[in-house]
Amino acid sequence: MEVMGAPSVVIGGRVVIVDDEVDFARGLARLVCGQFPGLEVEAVHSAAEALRTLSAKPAQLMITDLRMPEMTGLQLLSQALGLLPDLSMVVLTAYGTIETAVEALRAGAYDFLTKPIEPEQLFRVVEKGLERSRLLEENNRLRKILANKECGGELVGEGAAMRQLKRTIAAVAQSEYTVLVRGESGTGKELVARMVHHLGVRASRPFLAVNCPSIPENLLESELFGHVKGAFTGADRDHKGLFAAADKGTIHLDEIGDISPAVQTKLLRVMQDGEVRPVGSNRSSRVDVRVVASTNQNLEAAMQAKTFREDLYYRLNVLTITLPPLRERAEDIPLLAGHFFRAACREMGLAEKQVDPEVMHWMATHPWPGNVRELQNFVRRLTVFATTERVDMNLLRMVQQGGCLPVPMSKSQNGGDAALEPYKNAKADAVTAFTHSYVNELLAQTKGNVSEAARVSGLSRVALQKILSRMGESAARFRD
Ligand SMILES: Nc1ncnc2c1ncn2[C@@H]1O[C@H](COP(=O)(O)OP(=O)(O)OP(=O)(O)O)[C@@H](O)[C@H]1O
Repeated sequence: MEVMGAPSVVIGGRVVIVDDEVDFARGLARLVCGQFPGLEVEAVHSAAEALRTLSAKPAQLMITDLRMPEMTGLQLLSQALGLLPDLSMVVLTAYGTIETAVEALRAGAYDFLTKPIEPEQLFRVVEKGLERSRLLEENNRLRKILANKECGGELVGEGAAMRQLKRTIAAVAQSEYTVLVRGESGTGKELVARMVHHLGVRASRPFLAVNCPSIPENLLESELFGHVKGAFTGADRDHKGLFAAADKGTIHLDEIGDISPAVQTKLLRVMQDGEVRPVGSNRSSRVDVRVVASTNQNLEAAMQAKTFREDLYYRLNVLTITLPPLRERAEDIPLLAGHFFRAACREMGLAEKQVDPEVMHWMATHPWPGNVRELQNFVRRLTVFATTERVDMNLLRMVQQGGCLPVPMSKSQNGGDAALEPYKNAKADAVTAFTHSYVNELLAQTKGNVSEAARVSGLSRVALQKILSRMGESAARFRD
C-alpha cells in the first residue's frame, strides 16, 4: 500500500479500525491519518477491543474486517450500531466475497471496501462516511430542538430517574408500537407523549391529545371515530373524528382508564384492524395512527374488577413508560423551579427573580402531591405576587396561605425586620404586578385579540396598547 497524493481535506472526527492482522490495521490507520490529519484514528485488533473503545469514547466511523476470531464483523456491526446508531460502519471483504458485503449492508453497514485496499477508494469512503455521521448527528440535534419547541417545553431534570426517562423516551420514539404512559397526575405524562411523537418518524404529522373524561361519554365515540350526518339527534353533518384527523400521526388518549366499556370495545377494534367506522356508517376506512395512552389509575385492578378490558390493556401496554412522582426525584426540583420562574417571568414580561436559598430548600423538601403541575402553579403564583425581584419566605408563606398581595418591603433590606417601602413606591410596585398579571390573563383568555380584550376589560384599545407597550409586551404572542 502506498499513500497517494498529499493530505487534501481537513476534517475532524474519530475513526476506529478493527482487524486481527495487526500490521494491516496499523497500516490502514497510518494511511487515513496521513490523508486526514484532523482525524483521531485508532487501530484495534479484536471486536471486544473495538466495543470497549467505542463505549469509552464515541466514534463517527468504524472500518472492520468481517472475519475475526471470537466475534465476526457482522456481530460487531450489530453491537456497535446498538451503542452508536449514527456510526458509519465500513466492512472489509476479501476479493470475491461480495455476498458477505451485501449481507453486511443489509445489517446496517454504510459501505464496504474490498481487499487489497485502493487508497483513493479508502479516502473517498472515509470522507463520505464521516459526512454521513455528521449529517445524522446534526439531524438528531435539530430534531431534538424542534421537538422541545413543538412540545411546548422541554423535559427538565438531570437526576438519575430523569436521565433514564429521557433514554427510554428516545428508544420508544424510534419504534412504532403503542405506548402506555403511567404516573400520578401532574407528573408530565402528556409532555412525554408529545416527546415520543416529536422524536419519532411521525414528527411532521399531527399530534392530537384527547382528555377522555373531559368529553361527555355519549360524545366520546363520535369525537374519536367520527359520525355521519343523521347518526343521532344534532348530527347535522358528517364529522371526521380524531383518529381520521390524526392519520399518519399520533393520538394521545389521556386518562384511558376512564373510558366506557362501549368505547373500549370500539377502540380495541380500531387498534386491531387499523380501520375506523364512524358512528352511523357501515363503511370503514383505514387509518394509520400511533396510540400513546396515559393513565394515573391502577389498570390491573380495573381489569380484575372487569371495568377495563383485558385485551385492550395488552394492546395498549406494548411499551410502558412510568413517571416517578416528583417527591421521588426531589433532586430535580431546583432545576424545575428555576425553569418555571424563568418561564413565568418571560410570560409576564418581568425581570428574572432571585430566589432565596430558604425558598429553594422549602420547595425541594415539600411533598408536592400534585407533582410538577402543582410546583409550576406555585411558582406562577409566587411570580405574580412578588413585588420585588426577590422571592423570599415571607412571600412564600403568603402565597401558601392563598393570601392577597404582600406589603412590599424595602429592597435594601434582607427579610427579618425589613423596613416598609415608602407608600408611593409600594403602591406603584403592587399596581405594576397587578397590571402584568391582569393583562397576561386577559390576553391569554382572548387569544391576543386586542378588540376583544378591550371589550372584556372595559379599557379603550388605545389605553390597552399603551399598557402593552409599557410592559414591552405584544398581543401577537398570545395568538395561536
Ligand atoms: N420534567 C418536566 N419538565 C418541564 N415541565 C414539566 C415536566 N413535567 C411536567 N411538566 C409540566 O407540568 C405540567 C403538567 O404536566 P402534564 O400535563 O404533562 O402532566 P400529566 O401527568 O399528563 O397530568 P394529568 O395526569 O393530570 O393529565 C405541564 O405544564 C408540563 O409542561
